[in-house]
Amino acid sequence: MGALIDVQGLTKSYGRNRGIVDLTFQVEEGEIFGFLGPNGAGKTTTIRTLMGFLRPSAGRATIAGLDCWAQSTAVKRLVGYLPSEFAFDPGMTGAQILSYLGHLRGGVDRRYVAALCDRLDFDPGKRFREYSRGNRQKLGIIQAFMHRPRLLILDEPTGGLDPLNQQEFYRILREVQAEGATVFLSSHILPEVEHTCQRVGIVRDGRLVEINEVEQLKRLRQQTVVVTFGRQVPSEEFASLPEVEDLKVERDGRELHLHVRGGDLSAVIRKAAEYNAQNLTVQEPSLEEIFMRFYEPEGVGARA
Ligand SMILES: Nc1ncnc2c1ncn2[C@@H]1O[C@H](COP(=O)(O)OP(=O)(O)OP(=O)(O)O)[C@@H](O)[C@H]1O
Repeated sequence: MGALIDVQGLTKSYGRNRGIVDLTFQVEEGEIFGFLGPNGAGKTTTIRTLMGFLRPSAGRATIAGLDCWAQSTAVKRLVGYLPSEFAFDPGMTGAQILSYLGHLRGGVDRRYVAALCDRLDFDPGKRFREYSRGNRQKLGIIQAFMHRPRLLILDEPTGGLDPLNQQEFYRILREVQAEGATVFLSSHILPEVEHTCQRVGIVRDGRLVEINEVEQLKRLRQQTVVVTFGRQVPSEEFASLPEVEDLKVERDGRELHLHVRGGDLSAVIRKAAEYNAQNLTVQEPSLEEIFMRFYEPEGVGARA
């Protein structure tokens, strides 16, 4: 299948402020593509340019061969869009909003809308002003999916959702993909894109620093592990495990702090059990921490 989204040299500056610089990438029809970057990296700017809300300063983006700026009305018809903050008339109920947007889209399958509300545990009977952030996010997701669009463009879709709703949302994503939809999803959470996407573009400081299969991103994985013991342990046995880096010994040898590369903790856990560890905590690094380690400042090339 060919590219559904084609972005060539796309640049958007806000006066002197950098927005995005010279982005080039394609999204294939039928894939779930992750767009990963920390806050301020340029994800929302890219998405708003794809949606035709912003005019590129240079370069161009097309969706299904349509220019995202010059033909934005036709582009919008193809897309289900979740903005970074979904807002609506505060006096309207969820049901009224969904019905209104459904009409604008030429009518939608009411049973599908009801099923989405049910699955995300969303009560459409309240007024928009009464909804919490999580419920506003659910409403935003439902209106993006309800007309079964060919392409979904979702700006940080899981923000504000609790873990159960997140899992249900991931299931819905996989279902629409199985039915042939394409998804462009922005996120600042590495495990989330690993879990949901086939390919990922990584954006930092407005530039694309890497675009790769999700499998290839495993090398970016690094967890911080702290293990405590009732007595001193031979730290060199942990340091010599192939996944372990940067081991530090604390509390007279009764506590070890170490980094584990590649996401497989099994060897460390086995070794910790051998010495009757009392406690083991695992911390996922933030995306900024990962980026500090793997990419040069300004994102020039990967150190791998
Ligand atoms: N309207 C604007 N005027 C001036 N600068 C802006 C504007 N919108 C965004 N920027 C700047 O463009 C850069 C990219 O912002 P953008 O919102 O696209 O990032 P993001 O990756 O979506 O971040 P977040 O996850 O925080 O939403 C930032 O440096 C931001 O300050």
